[in-house]
Amino acid sequence: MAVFTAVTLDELTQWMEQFPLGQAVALKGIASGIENSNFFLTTERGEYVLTVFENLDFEQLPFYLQLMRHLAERGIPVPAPVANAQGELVVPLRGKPAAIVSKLEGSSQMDPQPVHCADVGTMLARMHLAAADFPLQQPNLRGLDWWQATMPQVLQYLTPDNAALLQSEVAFQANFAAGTSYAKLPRGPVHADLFRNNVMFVGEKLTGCFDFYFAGVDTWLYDLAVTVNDWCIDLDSGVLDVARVNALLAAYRAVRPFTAEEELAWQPMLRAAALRFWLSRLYDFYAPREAELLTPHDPTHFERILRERIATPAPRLVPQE
Ligand SMILES: Nc1ncnc2c1ncn2[C@@H]1O[C@H](COP(=O)(O)OP(=O)(O)OP(=O)(O)O)[C@@H](O)[C@H]1O
Ligand SMILES: N[C@@H](CCO)C(=O)O
Repeated sequence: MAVFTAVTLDELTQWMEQFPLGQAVALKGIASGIENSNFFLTTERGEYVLTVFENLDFEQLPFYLQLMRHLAERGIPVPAPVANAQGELVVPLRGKPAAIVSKLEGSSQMDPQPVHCADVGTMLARMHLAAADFPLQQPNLRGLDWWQATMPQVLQYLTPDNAALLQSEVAFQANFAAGTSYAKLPRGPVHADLFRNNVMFVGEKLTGCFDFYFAGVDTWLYDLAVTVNDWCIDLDSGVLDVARVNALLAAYRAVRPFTAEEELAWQPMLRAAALRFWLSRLYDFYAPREAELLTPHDPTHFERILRERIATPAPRLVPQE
């Protein structure tokens, strides 16, 4: 996990008075997640999640929380942020920004089948369309600029072979992103971290997705590639499972058909999505922050996925007639 900031129920008593949620009656640190301190918060009104943001500042947070509110208002199943008496969604707690959101029902489906992947594809496409008129702007802060700035900080820890892979892939992606068809890819606010552990199911029914704290404006195709690289793979090898890929893509394109440029960009985009998480995991692994409990994610998982996406063509976005 990570509870980087310890918060007690006593401390919350006064703080909670600004929210229309009654008294806090229970608080439990959540032992998963690597970015923020999360707590299940029970109040007289119901079940919520309290998040204390460790790495994000007050300037970035309105984008995430307003986006969640925007999506929730349009029927996308995401946690609804709770405003305080002043209408603020982000409020300081222990000197750090904090927010309360509604708790989703269900649990993560860590062994997804095509039926789950189809639900994820439908939700992702609906989310892209629903976010298209979201008025706030923030780039994907884990995009190409971040890759280029972060790579030099981890190269020294890598084997020569991996250092060469990282350098050549960042160069490949810079070239891809500079191309004319890339510029034509549809874009908008995207989740950018829609992994298995960020979606809830009750049985086969998807009940919602959360963790919007890497959201930003990027191509819709990038978001899809991030999602496929987690939901549709064999976790040991990183190899794509064709039945799950096809289920997710068919459900997505039934809501939002793909453009010709997206079809061409699919293979390089799967590599971009693998690179993003290889690099962030390398960074978290070699430059960890202090935490009461912290389990860094394994970087080699995404190194394998990147090598696999370079070596093996993925199923096409739209099957050939
Ligand atoms: N709105 C919610 N409803 C129900 N459970 C939630 C909600 N938000 C968070 N959780 C629970 O808290 C855990 C950690 O949340 P989250 O993934 O947002 O943390 P994080 O630190 O940003 O993690 P990471 O970025 O590593 O995925 C989740 O795995 C989930 O169990
Ligand atoms: N989903 C990310 C963690 C940050 O949310 C990973 O698996 O590396």
